[in-house]
Parts: sequence; C-alpha cells; structure tokens
Amino acid sequence: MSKRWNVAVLGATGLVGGNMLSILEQRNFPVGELYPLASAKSVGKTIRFKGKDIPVLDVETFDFSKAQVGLFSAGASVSKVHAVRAGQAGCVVVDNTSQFRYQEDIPLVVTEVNPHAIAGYKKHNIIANPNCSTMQMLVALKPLHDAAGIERINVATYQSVSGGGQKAIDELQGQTETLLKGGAVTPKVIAKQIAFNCVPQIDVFLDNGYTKEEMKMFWETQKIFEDKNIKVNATAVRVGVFVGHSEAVAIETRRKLTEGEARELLSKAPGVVLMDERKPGGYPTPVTEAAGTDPVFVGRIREDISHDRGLNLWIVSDNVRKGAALNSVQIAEILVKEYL
Ligand SMILES: NC(=O)C1=CN([C@@H]2O[C@H](COP(=O)(O)OP(=O)(O)OC[C@H]3O[C@@H](n4cnc5c(N)ncnc54)[C@H](OP(=O)(O)O)[C@@H]3O)[C@@H](O)[C@H]2O)C=CC1
Ligand SMILES: N[C@@H](CC(=O)OP(=O)(O)O)C(=O)O
Repeated sequence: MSKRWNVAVLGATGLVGGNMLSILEQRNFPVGELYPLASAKSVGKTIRFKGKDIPVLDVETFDFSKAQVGLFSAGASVSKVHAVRAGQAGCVVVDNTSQFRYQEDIPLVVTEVNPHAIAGYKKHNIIANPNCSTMQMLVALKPLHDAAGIERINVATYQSVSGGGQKAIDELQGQTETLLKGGAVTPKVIAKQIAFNCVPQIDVFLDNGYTKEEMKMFWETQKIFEDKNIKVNATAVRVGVFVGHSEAVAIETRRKLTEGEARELLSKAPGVVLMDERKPGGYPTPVTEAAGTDPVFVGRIREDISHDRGLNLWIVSDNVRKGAALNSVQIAEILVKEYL
C-alpha cells in the first residue's frame, strides 16, 4: 500500500476548512489519520470524512507531533500561535491566513506559478497560501509574464461575500430576504448594505489610502513572481455574489503581447480555462462557470486602445476553492510527493 499521511485540518468547522476536507476526499489525498481541529466551542461536533463521523478536537490541547501535514484556516491570530507550535512538533503547515505571507524565510506558493518555492519550507515547517484575489490573477498572468514581462498591473476586483466567511454569506442572504419583503437592513459584517450593492472596501484602510486587501495583491505578486519591479494598482470591491471572485485586469508588458498570442498562451496554461468568444455570454461569470469548480477562467481578452503595450483580461475563479482550499491541498500534494 502506498504511504499515507496523518493530516490535521484547523478550522474544520468553517467554510474554508470544510472545503479542504471535501477536496482532500475528492482528490483522494493519501490521508492516514484525520484530525479535524477548531475552537473549544466545537468540541462535541463531528465532521463527515470518507463516510465516517470524526470528532472535532480543540486545537489548544492538540499534540501536533501526531500529524505530518497541517492545513490551517482559522484566522491569522490562531495561526500565529499554533502554526509555529505545529512546525516545531514536526508537522508541516500549509497556512491559509495572511500571518506568514510576507516573512522572507517562509515560501508563498501558487502551485501553477512557483511550486519550486515549496523547497523553502524547512526552516519553519510552514508554507503560506496566498490571498484569493492574488491567487487567481497570478495563475492567469504567469504565462503572459514569462512571455512578455509584465511591468504593471491595474486591477479592479469584484469579490464575493464568501471571502468574508460564513457570517458574510449569512448577511447577504439575510439582507436579500429582508429587502425583497420591503424591510430595512442594518449592516453588521460588511460596512455598508451588500445585497444589491457594491462596497469598495475589503479589509482595513492603510496610511497610503489603499486597503490591506489591495496592498496584499501588490506585496504577494512581487513575492510569488520573484520580481520586485512589477507594480500592482488594485481596487478591491465586495459585491453581492455568494461564491466566485471576478477581476478586470489591465497589464502593461515590456514587449507588446498581441491578443492572439495571449489567447494561444492561455489555451495551454495549467489551471486555466479560456472562454473568450465575442458574443453575448461568450465569457465566464462567477455564478455560471466558477462556483464549485477548480479552474481559473479567462475571457474578454483585448488589446488596450489607450496603451501600445497594454492588454485587458477578465479573470474569474471560485475563491473558496482555488483561492483558498484547493491551492492548499495542491501544495500538500507536492509536499508529500516531493519533499516528505
Ligand atoms: N487564502 C485566502 O484568500 C483565504 C483565507 N482565508 C483564511 O481562512 C480563515 C477562515 O475563513 P473561513 O473558513 O471563511 O471562516 P469561518 O468563519 O467560516 O470559519 C472559521 C474557522 O476557524 C475556527 N476558529 C476560529 N477561531 C478559532 C480559535 N480561536 N481557535 C481555533 N479555531 C478557531 C472556527 O472554529 P469554531 O467553529 O470552533 O469557531 C472555524 O472552524 C480566514 O480567517 C482567513 O485567515 C479565508 C478565505 C480565503
Ligand atoms: N480577503 C479575502 C479572503 C481572505 O480571507 O483573505 P486573506 O487570507 O488574505 O485574509 C476576501 O475577503 O475575499
């Protein structure tokens, strides 16, 4: 029998953790023992994995030497304590939070873009999983960057509420029901009404006027592309969609990239599905293509009429899958196959 790995999933009762569990099962990851972890309030609950009900354990008292692989998605402050503790106990953590992404000696990996960086996990036994908006953008831009050298990226995101966790999903659902019945809503999770609306704020404001979500796209693109010269100008917007982030992306390249070349490159790119017909509906949307699926979809490719070396793209993906849980499992697959 081939080798099996004991896997701890922290945040197992949450949206991303739940997706990690189903993706481990769907992709037949070689799990030996599974340890679903969450906070003390979830002790007594079970999660279903491969037809069995497995009790949820309190992360505070879990002995990480029992697991070789940890998939973490319980928030940055939880990872700050427990990913370090797990790493010291010999459990290699794929961390889905922003806690370690900007630490130089911790790799930040998109599996289609820089899988080689996984090799750098050994110092802390931690590998960071990027931000969902950065992730889908770089899967699509990698072949274009390799071919023509991207100098600058202008991006406006249209991010679904699932990026804000279950409570944001509940808020969109609740507000929609209330408004359709003629009632009034009071925003609690997202700063302004999200049902039937667009809100240009994700995460906190920073001193330069950008939000942290927008700056994550700048910092993470430079680290993952290993290119300090590439510049990213992002506007991150929350929209009243449940699952699937969309991005209108305009790139400027060192040498001109024609739309034909870009289509040819993207038609062969790993993890990408090209859907680019110039007719009504000939492009991807989050609800009709992305939600519940693995690929990064790209459409609306056209040369920028305002810039000689500019190209526009529309990029859509399931933020909970490729943007979070799927990429984490893909990192773990490479880790156990090539490094452990
Ligand atoms: N890569 C990316 O872009 C993304 C990253 N994320 C990361 O994943 C995290 C979780 O997101 P999501 O699943 O949507 O959130 P949810 O609110 O749906 O789930 C949160 C999970 O974390 C657990 N948790 C919370 N606090 C603690 C604690 N103190 N100790 C142990 N477990 C705790 C919860 O357990 P319990 O039920 O017991 O409270 C629950 O399992 C985010 O905070 C973010 O850091 C999320 C989305 C995308
Ligand atoms: N900020 C993302 C989700 C998320 O949790 O991102 P991060 O892991 O970078 O904090 C969104 O709201 O869509």
